[in-house]
Amino acid sequence: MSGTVDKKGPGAPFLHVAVGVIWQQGKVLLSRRASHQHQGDKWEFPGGKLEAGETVLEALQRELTEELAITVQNAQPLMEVRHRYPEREVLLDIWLVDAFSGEPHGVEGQAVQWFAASELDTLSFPDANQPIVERVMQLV
Ligand SMILES: Nc1nc2c([nH]c(=O)n2[C@@H]2O[C@H](COP(=O)(O)OP(=O)(O)OP(=O)(O)O)[C@@H](O)[C@H]2O)c(=O)[nH]1
Ligand SMILES: [Mg+2]
Repeated sequence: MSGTVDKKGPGAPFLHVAVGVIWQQGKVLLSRRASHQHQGDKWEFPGGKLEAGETVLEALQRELTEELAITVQNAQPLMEVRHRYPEREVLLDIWLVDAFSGEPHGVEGQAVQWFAASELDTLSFPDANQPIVERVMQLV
């Protein structure tokens, strides 16, 4: 499966998304989605859609470099979440990133912030993220 080419259902785009839970000493790094994006203004785990021919890990590495200017040094699969929004369906392929190089910042102008895992349930996330938030809060 890759990016935007797969379809599921009558005309509904099906997106395969590589997502990073960037984890350091009980804290997790989140980005804020831009207003104009799908699920705008909500906090997200950084990542993005697979491009044709990419593995999930390759997409994760590319997206975290593009969005945060970091290089992933170690990542392992954490969980997968499928969610159907009214306008699209997503398969979030979530990886725990526990080693990286570089100083993360919002390359695309987005807000980027470290949060304690215990604070995550006070933030507004895309609807698909509820199971991820629950899992990450148990990592501590
Ligand atoms: N990165 C990311 N995407 C998420 C999360 N939760 C969630 O529902 N999504 C959805 O996954 C889809 C793809 O993510 P994206 O918008 O980051 O993709 P991208 O970086 O390739 O963006 P672009 O289309 O602006 O190039 C969006 O529909 C987004 O709403 C999340 O925690 N992180
Ligand atoms: Mg993205």
